[in-house]
Amino acid sequence: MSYETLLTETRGAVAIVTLNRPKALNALNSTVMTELTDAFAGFAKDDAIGAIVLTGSEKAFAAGADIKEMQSLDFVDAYVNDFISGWEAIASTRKPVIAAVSGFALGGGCELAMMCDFIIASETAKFGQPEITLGVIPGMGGSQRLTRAVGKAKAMDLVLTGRMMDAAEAERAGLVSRIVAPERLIDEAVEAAAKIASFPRAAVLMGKEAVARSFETTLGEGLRFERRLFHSLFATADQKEGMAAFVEKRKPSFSNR
Ligand SMILES: CC(C)(O)CC(=O)SCCNC(=O)CCNC(=O)[C@H](O)C(C)(C)COP(=O)(O)OP(=O)(O)OC[C@H]1O[C@@H](n2cnc3c(N)ncnc32)[C@H](O)[C@@H]1OP(=O)(O)O
Repeated sequence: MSYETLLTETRGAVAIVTLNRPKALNALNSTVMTELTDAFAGFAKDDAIGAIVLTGSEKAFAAGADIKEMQSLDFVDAYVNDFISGWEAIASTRKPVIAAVSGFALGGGCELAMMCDFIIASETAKFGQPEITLGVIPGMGGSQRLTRAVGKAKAMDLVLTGRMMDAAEAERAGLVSRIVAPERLIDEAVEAAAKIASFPRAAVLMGKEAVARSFETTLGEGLRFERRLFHSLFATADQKEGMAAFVEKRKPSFSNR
């Protein structure tokens, strides 16, 4: 499949999706949204794919929603058409998605990275929610996901001042899972994705679903949800194989059943 604003490739069981609007620092317009959700839907359906890496360029993961596209929007159009709500499809992807972030991840770019399951950042990454400088606030989840990731104090700081934080600050704050040298970024993300894809598919999806649920429910409900998913995995052939392989001191051979 070929796209105007994306490049896609596969490496074994890993799909790599690269935002590709270099002249606009990968600003997220409606074409990017349509193409990205389409690409993700395709990889979600593809049994050969176990995990997805989403990345941008060395200079920018994405510098936010396309300001030139948004500039003339009025309230009625934004509200009636539920402007930018379509991006939530990315957050609903059931297969694991790793954001590999280099350079700017601002506004919608930071929000898109936070829709992924975790973020691997290059040393050059810069995160921020500068919407306030444009007279608006985050609209793709920044006020909610950023706050859950880094806590109220830093989220307020970033959303209200519009300042950027570098990769080291983002890692200290818990937004980023690891930092790597720029030239290692894609390989590191693909290696992590390949490892995830090598594990039993049902357990991987349930692990993702269980962690994601912790953001939406009470501790009690979350613990019960986790336990039920855990119980259900004892109905899988891969649980039998994984535990037998451990006891027999050999490598497991998973069948995704
Ligand atoms: C989703 C919501 C609801 O949360 C809202 C948003 O996301 S609002 C957007 C938030 N993002 C920003 O405010 C960042 C805007 N960009 C910048 O501040 C700067 O471009 C920069 C600091 C990221 C990089 O600066 P610099 O290296 O000096 O490059 P520029 O010359 O500024 O940019 C190059 C080129 O890209 C265009 N560009 C950059 N960002 C956007 C954007 N968000 N939308 C549209 N176009 C963007 C910029 O206009 C330049 O293109 P030309 O004008 O030269 O054609």
